[in-house]
Amino acid sequence: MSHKSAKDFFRPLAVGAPAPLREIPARPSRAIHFFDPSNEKMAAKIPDMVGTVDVLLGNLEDAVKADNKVAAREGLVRIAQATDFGPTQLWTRINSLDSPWVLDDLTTLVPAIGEKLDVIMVPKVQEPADIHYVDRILAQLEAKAGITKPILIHAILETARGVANVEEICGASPRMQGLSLGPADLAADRKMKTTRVGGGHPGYLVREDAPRGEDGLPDLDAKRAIFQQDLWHYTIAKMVDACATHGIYPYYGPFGDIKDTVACEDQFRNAFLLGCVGTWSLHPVQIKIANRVFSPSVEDIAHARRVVAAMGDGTGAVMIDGKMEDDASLKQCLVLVELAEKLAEIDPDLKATYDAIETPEA
Ligand SMILES: CC(C)(COP(=O)(O)OP(=O)(O)OC[C@H]1O[C@@H](n2cnc3c(N)ncnc32)[C@H](O)[C@@H]1OP(=O)(O)O)[C@@H](O)C(=O)NCCC(=O)NCCSC(=O)C[C@](C)(O)C(=O)O
Ligand SMILES: [Mg+2]
Repeated sequence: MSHKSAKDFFRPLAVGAPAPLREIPARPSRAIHFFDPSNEKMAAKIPDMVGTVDVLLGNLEDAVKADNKVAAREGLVRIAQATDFGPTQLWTRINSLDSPWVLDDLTTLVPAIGEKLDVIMVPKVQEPADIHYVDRILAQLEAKAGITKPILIHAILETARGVANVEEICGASPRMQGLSLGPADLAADRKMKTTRVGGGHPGYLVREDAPRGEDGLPDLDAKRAIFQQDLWHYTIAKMVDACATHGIYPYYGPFGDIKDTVACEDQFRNAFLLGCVGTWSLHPVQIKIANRVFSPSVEDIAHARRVVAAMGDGTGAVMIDGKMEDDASLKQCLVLVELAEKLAEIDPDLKATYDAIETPEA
């Protein structure tokens, strides 16, 4: 198998296309809010949502009826052309590469709104060749349309093969911005026996040991605690490692039980703690949850700043509240402090909250 040389990796794939980025900017993207541009009620709400959510995503793939595919594509063009997105990013999810719609999605969107589109989400990515295909065609379309900044690619992991190839997918192009989990298609492809869109399952659990009777046998009638487990832990952890290795960003994905805002928050927080930078919002109610969960808490920032102040040049070990802090815990604290600074730049309420935290002298 032949590979590109390192220097060729950052050359445009078409004459006249913008130069690929060497670093993927760490733009806040706590919630990627999905809307169906063919749904007039939903579409009408989008201009007013600018500034309330980090990413607005016009969805063209699943959840858009086959009869509405063209209307969704054209609706997205209209909304994008008519809206000033300010600090809010505009993304789209195109149809899958084996669908009859994807070519028209790309050849319509790039010339019409390519300058406004930050990221194109590609569903059902199986292998690096899928990314290479989109990479080349984007370069050709960008060159033809005179687009000045490269449109980035985000892959959804929603097949077993995609998960198996995750590292190669992340490294397939300098356009790769990140990955999201697609738990519904992934569950189907893996033949998991679930019927949900993300989240846990009451049957996937660990049960406390049974007390033993005098005969030494388990008491099966005893009440025992059960702990529901996270079906997505393995995949998220694998995504996080692949993304961190390649300098791109991992995201959770959809949580379909819209009314269960508590379980949604838990699932999002698990992903945040494991290293994800954001998640999807399918309904306006999920934006607030995502913004809260994917912004470091006041307690975390207060603690992190204390550690930064106590650690001086960043080496050695100190005790704070009975716990050892050293070079490595300092680095964790800096992850939180730097994230808070990035978010404060675009979120004035959050900036006020973080500014109000008393910070010890360095
Ligand atoms: C769940 C649904 C059907 C409930 O829709 P609803 O109308 O029943 O909800 P509602 O609570 O009655 O809505 C209240 C108001 O909010 C509006 N609204 C509602 N949602 C939105 C929205 N997203 N953006 C903007 N506005 C929205 C809605 O139009 C309504 O407006 P109104 O007050 O004027 O009547 C609806 O929210 C929806 O269609 N959301 C998007 C679903 C979607 O994009 N699914 C695809 C992503 S998940 C996926 O593909 C899987 C994956 C990764 O591929 C894999 O795991 O394999
Ligand atoms: Mg899917």
